[in-house]
Amino acid sequence: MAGFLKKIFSFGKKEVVEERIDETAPLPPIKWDALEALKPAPVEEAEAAPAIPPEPEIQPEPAPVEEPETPVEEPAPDEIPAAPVIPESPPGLEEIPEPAPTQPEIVHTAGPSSERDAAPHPPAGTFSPYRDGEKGADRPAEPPFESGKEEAPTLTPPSPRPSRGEGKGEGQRGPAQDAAPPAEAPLTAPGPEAPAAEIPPPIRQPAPIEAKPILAEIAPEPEAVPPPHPRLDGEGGREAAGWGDSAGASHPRASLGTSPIEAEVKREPVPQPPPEPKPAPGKVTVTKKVEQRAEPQKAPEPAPKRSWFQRMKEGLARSSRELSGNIAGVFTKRKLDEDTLQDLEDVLIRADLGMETALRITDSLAASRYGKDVSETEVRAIMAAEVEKVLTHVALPLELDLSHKPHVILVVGVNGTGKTTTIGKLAAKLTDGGLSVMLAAGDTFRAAAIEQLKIWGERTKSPVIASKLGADAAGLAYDAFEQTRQAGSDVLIIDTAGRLQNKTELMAELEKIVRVLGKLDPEAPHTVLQTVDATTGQNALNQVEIFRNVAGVNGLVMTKLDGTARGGILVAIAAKHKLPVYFIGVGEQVDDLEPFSASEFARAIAGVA
Ligand SMILES: Nc1nc2c(ncn2[C@@H]2O[C@H](COP(=O)(O)OP(=O)(O)OP(=O)(O)O)[C@@H](O)[C@H]2O)c(=O)[nH]1
Repeated sequence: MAGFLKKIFSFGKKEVVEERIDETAPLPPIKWDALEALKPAPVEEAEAAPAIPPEPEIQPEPAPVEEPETPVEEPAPDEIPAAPVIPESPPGLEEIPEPAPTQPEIVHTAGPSSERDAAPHPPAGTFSPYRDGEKGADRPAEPPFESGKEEAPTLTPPSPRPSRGEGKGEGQRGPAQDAAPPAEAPLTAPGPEAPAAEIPPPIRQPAPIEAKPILAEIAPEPEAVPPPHPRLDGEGGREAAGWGDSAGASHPRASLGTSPIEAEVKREPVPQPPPEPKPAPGKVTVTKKVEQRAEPQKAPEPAPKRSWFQRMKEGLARSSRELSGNIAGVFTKRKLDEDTLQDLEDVLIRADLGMETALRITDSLAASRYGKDVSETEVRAIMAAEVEKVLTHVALPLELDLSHKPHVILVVGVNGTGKTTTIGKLAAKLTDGGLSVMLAAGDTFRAAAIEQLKIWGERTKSPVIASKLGADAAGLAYDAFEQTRQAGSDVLIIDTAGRLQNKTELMAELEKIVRVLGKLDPEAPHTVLQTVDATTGQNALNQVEIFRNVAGVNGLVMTKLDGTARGGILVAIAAKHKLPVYFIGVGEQVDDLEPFSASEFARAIAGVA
């Protein structure tokens, strides 16, 4: 008789082997021992397969996977959409309802996984691939408590193994793909380990046990916390060892519960470093605020404080040196002739003195020294004399007509030219002189300007009238005038917004302020001061012209003459507009406002001792 065919299927290789058996041959005695031996065989394979092989393969993967994960922590949210993918796995897992309890844990792990990645344990790395596959679930894990529990059961048993065996290829895939594997895992994974995977459907029962170890794996990852290394390592080892640590399964949970927290704690400490820098900026800010308040406390500073003339001289030193140097260059080994006079005229114009003053100087020099040798010193002396002549007419003291109650002083000028600071300095002078002063914060565009004026009000004990940010400046001026009049104060000083002369709207508002004040007193504002930054060049000339036309400027304050001033422009402004220059600002302190002196300014700018 022909024998029967014995077919052996190999799922892994997808091959079918056929053998023909001779039926005529005598049947050998049944060896029950051999049969029993055969039974366990598959079981052992199944057990062996998951335990050892996966680990070595997984370890290499985790490393690369973790690296990308850490930087991608943020993208996690993006992966969240992967969550929907997870549902796919559940279907396959739905068969095993018991694992449900483990699911929530998985979710937890998912959440912390990202953190763990940062924690980076080489051993934990084995779990990282896991995370990759669970990334999608991990993200949702934070909201874990929601769907995580249900998904977990399905994911736990299959996903772990397949993830390891297949993780290599899929571990780095997107979350969506990661989620997919679980469902396919049972099918594809078997490829290499086919016999073991399929045979043990009953063996899968132990799978739940494996699921526990999976949790353990997850748990350790979060515990990536440096201190608990031993636990992590230990747990990781257990997992690899076969997950027989059913007891460990409980531990992992505990670890899961704690690990995420620890991970969070780690993150918190990381941001702690910022607090350290806090002191730095804090100090800086404080010092700035304290500068003005504390400086007066610093007794030593006032003593060494240079005279205002010295500060102005130093402020003009740069211009003076340049001017002297250029003058010296013109007259080196040369007699005064037309060429030298022309060169000198160019030098003076470049120093912002203006054409008119330059010609005055060259004419004066030519009248007395033409055709003769001229020294630089002689030129500077003549220049000082001529500059003084120009400035003498504008160096006038500020006079307040107190028959007006109050005498209204409107302060205008381009942004940052020193309006508010000058108001504070002036208020100090007036209050020191026994006059009662009120201040109006007419710069309603900047909150800082209002606060700055309030500070000056406190220093000078001058009430400050302010309104809400953005309020109508003209309305504020009107109210301030009335309140000051009712209070019987002597002087009202109104601050205004820094406005660029080319901004017609702002200039219109300035005109409105003047108009409104005139309703209460036709002669108000009685004094319109414009602050001019001495470091400004020729543009200052235009500023004066525009503000004079719009607001009726009738007096100037040249500020910042203690800095790198280009004092020459003051001479040009005086020569052109012939407006009184009441004060000069030589610093940021309350007493750094000096009456303008033509002779001292002229000597300083000419470099004459
Ligand atoms: N060195 C020096 N600095 C000054 C002087 N006057 C004002 N400042 C500084 O210049 C800066 C601007 O001064 P402010 O008074 O705010 O000028 P402002 O015109 O009111 O500015 P806005 O409110 O922006 O229109 C501040 O830092 C002042 O301390 C001065 O005479 N010398």
